[in-house]
Amino acid sequence: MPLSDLTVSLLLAVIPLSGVIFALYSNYQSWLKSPIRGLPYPPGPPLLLGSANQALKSQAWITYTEWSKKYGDIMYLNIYGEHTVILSNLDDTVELLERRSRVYSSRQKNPYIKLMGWDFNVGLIPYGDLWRRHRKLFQRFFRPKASVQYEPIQTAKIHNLLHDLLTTPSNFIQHCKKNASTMIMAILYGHDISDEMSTHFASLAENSVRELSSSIRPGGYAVSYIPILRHLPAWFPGAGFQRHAAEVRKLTTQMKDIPLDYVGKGLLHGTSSASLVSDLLENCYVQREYDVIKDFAATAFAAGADTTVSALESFFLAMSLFPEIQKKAQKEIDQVIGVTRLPTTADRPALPYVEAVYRELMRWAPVTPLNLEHTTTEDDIYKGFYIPKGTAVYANTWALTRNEEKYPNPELFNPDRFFTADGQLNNDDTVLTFGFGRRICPGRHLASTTVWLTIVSVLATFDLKGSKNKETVPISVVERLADGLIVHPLPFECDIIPRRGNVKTLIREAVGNRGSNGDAKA
Ligand code: HEM
Repeated sequence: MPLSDLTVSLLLAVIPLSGVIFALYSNYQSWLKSPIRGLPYPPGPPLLLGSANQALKSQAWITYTEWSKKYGDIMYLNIYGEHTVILSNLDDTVELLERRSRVYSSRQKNPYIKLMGWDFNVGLIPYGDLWRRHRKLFQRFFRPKASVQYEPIQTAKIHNLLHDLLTTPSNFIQHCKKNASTMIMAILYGHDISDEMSTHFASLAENSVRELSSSIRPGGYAVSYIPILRHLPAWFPGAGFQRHAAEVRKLTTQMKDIPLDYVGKGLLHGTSSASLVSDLLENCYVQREYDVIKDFAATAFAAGADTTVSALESFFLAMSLFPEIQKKAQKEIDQVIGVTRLPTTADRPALPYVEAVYRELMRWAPVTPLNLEHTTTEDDIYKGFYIPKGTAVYANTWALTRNEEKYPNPELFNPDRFFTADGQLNNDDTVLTFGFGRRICPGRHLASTTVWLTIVSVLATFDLKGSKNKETVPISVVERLADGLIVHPLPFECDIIPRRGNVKTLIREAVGNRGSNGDAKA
């Protein structure tokens, strides 16, 4: 018998509401049992769904930054019954996420992540043995010493980027995407993965990551907070999330399977090139290990490609908005490197201003402005506030990078803020957008080299100019960023012009003299 509209409406209202009431009741019960229940939660907007909803609209990190001015640097929100704390000050963030990392390093058990097939990703696995096993692989392959071995691949892919910029400059966003995806694919799966396959894989990952991002943000889908909803059948009114999850699951499965099957077949036929994954597969004899390798590689791609693209896009935006900074960096590059060769990673220590441009880029347009949440695994007391076990703690990287005392006039792209009065690089070299504590990004050394080498290589060879009509007055970067877990600049124009007559020759020689894995051709 079909359900009447009224029954359906009542069910739709009652099921989530009872879930919220149950969550609030459980919170209350655990608070009653807690020995520290006399203590207050940190201050925050009143406990009501409306306040959460308001914050969770587009660019929540900006709302949170505004609210922190009213409620303080440690702010409490209750979102669908989930304890949430937003940190807006670096000292508190370091104290909680780093010094107390034993307690502040888990992730929420979000049933929707599993429904979407994303539970393989180390970045989303709660603290424990499984997370440790996966994380160890990242430490092994992406610690500083290990990351150095990928420099030839990074250099070769950046030379390809320069070549693409030379050939079709107006497609620079596409070229950034291709650069990041082909680079990480070559590192993971080998240089015989074609650009077409990398691009196909990148678009699978991009779509899947986008869906993931919009689903796991605070206040995303109700099922993330009310686990019982995951049992609703897809046909049930209001259970559209089941269909959405099934679609995302298809993407994540392909993203994991396609490249690994390709490398596996290559190994069987003896056609596979050396790569991180092929090395691992050669010593893999049981299905469980095979699955771990698959998860590891897909995670590295998903975590490493789009984040890098975001930083590269913001670099083009910053340079087109701040031409005088560009000129200053180019002057340093020309003085140190000259004009007869392309830069290399060995030049990094000799180029302090370019280093400051890199730091400022990561500050000015943080790739992940709200970081990922760190869930507490025990009750804690901080500055007289009660932070219960199970709280989702977010470092608001946007607020940290907008600290006016540390970074006066924070919307200005000003690398000079990273120099001491006597002209030396200062010690503010922690890139906040790589996260904190035990969960800090394990790919940060690789990413730092990619972004730095791209900056210096592009500035050595091209002038980047904002469109004359539209970009004359730099407006705040806030208005130039889209929403998301990983933010990208909104579309903008940038003219890319070779700086000198010999640039074409330099780039063509560099691309012609190397294989795509970075090896010099015989
Ligand atoms: C500009 C580039 C990148 C940025 C801005 C970035 C940023 C981040 C952030 C903010 C986190 C969460 C940290 C936290 O919870 O406190 C993270 C985690 C992670 N990143 Fe990156 N990332 C970048 C590149 C990469 C690359 C190239 C890889 C892989 C080679 C990678 C692999 C990971 C992994 C596996 C995690 C999860 C760590 C865990 O939960 O234990 N990332 N990244």
